[in-house]
Amino acid sequence: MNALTLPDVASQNTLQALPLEWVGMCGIALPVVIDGQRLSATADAGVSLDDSEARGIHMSRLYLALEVLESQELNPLLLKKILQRFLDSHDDLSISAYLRIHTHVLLKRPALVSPLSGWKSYPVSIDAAVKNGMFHVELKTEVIYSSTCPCSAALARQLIQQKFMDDFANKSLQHAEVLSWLGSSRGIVATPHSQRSTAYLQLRMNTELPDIPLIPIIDMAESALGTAVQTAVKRADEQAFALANGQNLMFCEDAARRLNVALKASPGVIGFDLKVVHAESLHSHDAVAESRWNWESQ
Ligand SMILES: Nc1nc2c(ncn2[C@@H]2O[C@H](COP(=O)(O)OP(=O)(O)OP(=O)(O)O)[C@@H](O)[C@H]2O)c(=O)[nH]1
Repeated sequence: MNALTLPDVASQNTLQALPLEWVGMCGIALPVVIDGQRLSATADAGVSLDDSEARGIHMSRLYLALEVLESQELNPLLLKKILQRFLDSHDDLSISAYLRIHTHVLLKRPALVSPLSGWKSYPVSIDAAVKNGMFHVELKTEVIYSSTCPCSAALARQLIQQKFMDDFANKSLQHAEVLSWLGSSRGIVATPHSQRSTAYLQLRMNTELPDIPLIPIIDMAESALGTAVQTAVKRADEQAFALANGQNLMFCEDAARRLNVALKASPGVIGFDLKVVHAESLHSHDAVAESRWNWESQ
């Protein structure tokens, strides 16, 4: 049998000499390890094709460089090593390298009062690049919370005051009667509207950190908002949640400002672009606010 050499089209010259900004593969299925958990993920791996004459890059070399992700904790050093391997294996072709990893982290969350707990899933993307000789790592995640409109709350309180004036006009106040009135929908005639809301966080991370502090950042964002959505709830938990909402009345601007202050104080965060979306129940459109710090698009 003749031993044939396999044709290698990628190593040929192209007919249209032109460099390309990004060439690679999107949606590669693989496991990654974050905070000790092995998670199902997809990766987008690419390099720039700076040699304008070269027909193509070597996809398999990028693919194989991802193998370490299945056994080693995903941290800035590991990402840097993988990107360096992308570049080393495309020595004569590429000067920039890119790796995006998309996954979901599951965190067990306790109820506010009862001993119950349940799981919450947070979408996470980690975006690493070597561009112009600089190494960057960005973290994207989303936090879902409840926001009760402060204006609606004030308007509802005014209606309750008005009802109180009407019901108790020219009457001496009896403790038991007022208590019963306060506990009835006859007295508390109005309630404010609230909405399920989402904070989209895009953070530039310090690349010298030993780990990406994903869970501390999610915890910090939820604590700054004060009304993260719950998992398993009994009535006692729901009552505590009603109190948390009442104590954390929020326009979208308030939520964006709270997150801005908290993220600036978060170790490892060196810049961010955040957006909060309040899916209004007053309207069929959303209320949205954005805030940035040390941010310019790469
Ligand atoms: N560059 C490129 N390769 C593609 C594309 N679609 C599929 N491939 C295939 O990806 C496979 C892997 O390419 P290489 O990494 O260059 O494979 P190889 O030449 O066997 O590996 P090396 O010896 O390391 O270069 C080849 O069979 C390509 O045909 C594409 O759009 N662009």
